[in-house]
Amino acid sequence: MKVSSRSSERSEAERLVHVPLGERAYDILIGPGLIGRAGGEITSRLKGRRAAIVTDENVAPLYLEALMDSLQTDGIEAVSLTLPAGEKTKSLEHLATVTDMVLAARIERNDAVIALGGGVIGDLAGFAAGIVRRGVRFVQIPTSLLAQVDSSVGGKTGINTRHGKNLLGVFHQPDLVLADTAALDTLSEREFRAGYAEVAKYGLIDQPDFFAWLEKNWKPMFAGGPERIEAIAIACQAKSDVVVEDERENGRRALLNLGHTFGHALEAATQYDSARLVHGEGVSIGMVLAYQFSSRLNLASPDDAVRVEKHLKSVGLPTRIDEIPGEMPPTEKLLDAIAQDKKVKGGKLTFILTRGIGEAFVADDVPSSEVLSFLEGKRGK
Ligand SMILES: O=C(O)C(=O)C[C@@H](O)[C@H](O)[C@H](O)COP(=O)(O)O
Repeated sequence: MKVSSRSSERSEAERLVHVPLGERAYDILIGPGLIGRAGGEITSRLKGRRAAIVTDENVAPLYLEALMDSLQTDGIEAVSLTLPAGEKTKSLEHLATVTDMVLAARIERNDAVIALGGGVIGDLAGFAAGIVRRGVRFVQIPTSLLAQVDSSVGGKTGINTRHGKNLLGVFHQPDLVLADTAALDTLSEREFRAGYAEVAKYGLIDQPDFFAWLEKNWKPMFAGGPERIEAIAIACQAKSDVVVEDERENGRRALLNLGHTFGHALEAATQYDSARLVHGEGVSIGMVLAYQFSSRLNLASPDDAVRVEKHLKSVGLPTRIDEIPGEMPPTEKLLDAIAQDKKVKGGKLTFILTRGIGEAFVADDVPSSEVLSFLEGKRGK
């Protein structure tokens, strides 16, 4: 399967996906070795010559020096901040630390905040970039699969609060995304798999051929064959297409939330303890629940739910709530978390449901009593 013609090849291995958002348009470069070339890619697009890098304790020892060297070679003066790894870092406290560091470094509007890390670092640093001086330039250098195919693209930034996931944030598009696929070689299997849930999501939303391709090609993709860059480029193009149509999630963009309504509630229920559940795992369980719920509502065939679960299971992802280690709160509490979802309108629940593989749609006004009894059934009560 070839990525759409809008993604032109820069070299044999590298791909470019352009996100045509008018004055907020940007490029996503996908390929090995981009961290070492970051300085040149940034100076050819951004005017500022100062940068504040935000990274985490897992990523810094692996890639920070190479990034700093590249920036220095191209005349960018950079400082860096290394934060603890994990979802708990997406907090108000860490946001204050990042904004303080960015201001102390005198980052101006034309300078850049650079996120070097996974989705947590990208969401947090992007939020800081969106609010410091009412918006400074932002470069995403995603090092996890999840961040390369999803969170680094589209401009959603944010942090979690005790009320739920991503409840504080702004839309702030990056000016450039450098997805260095060589960085994926140092990811743990668990993190790679978790990112894969977001790859499969695009097939389930509206690209049934892509889902079928993944069912056939996931093994070479996991092993680092050319299928890996292919899949990342397809995912980025799919996301770009949706974001360009509906940047601020007034309609179609909500489809990108397939699996997230349940998934975010499960993450909140584990208090964002990544030893128990990471985001992509919550999305995997959430997507299976979305298909099962659609089938219960007679919208989709039960065979589709079985097919989705079979595939996610075969790559090693969790697909059921009872696979989450430790005690989970009562179902009513999960429903409370769902009621805090950003897609709630006038207190009514919105879910991404489906009529089949690649046939997701936005369902407004889903009765909470239906969700409650469905979830209770899933938990064997
Ligand atoms: O970009 C989007 O739009 C998405 O919904 C992508 C999601 O996969 C991503 O996890 C996003 O951050 C969730 O957004 P939220 O609005 O539900 O917090």
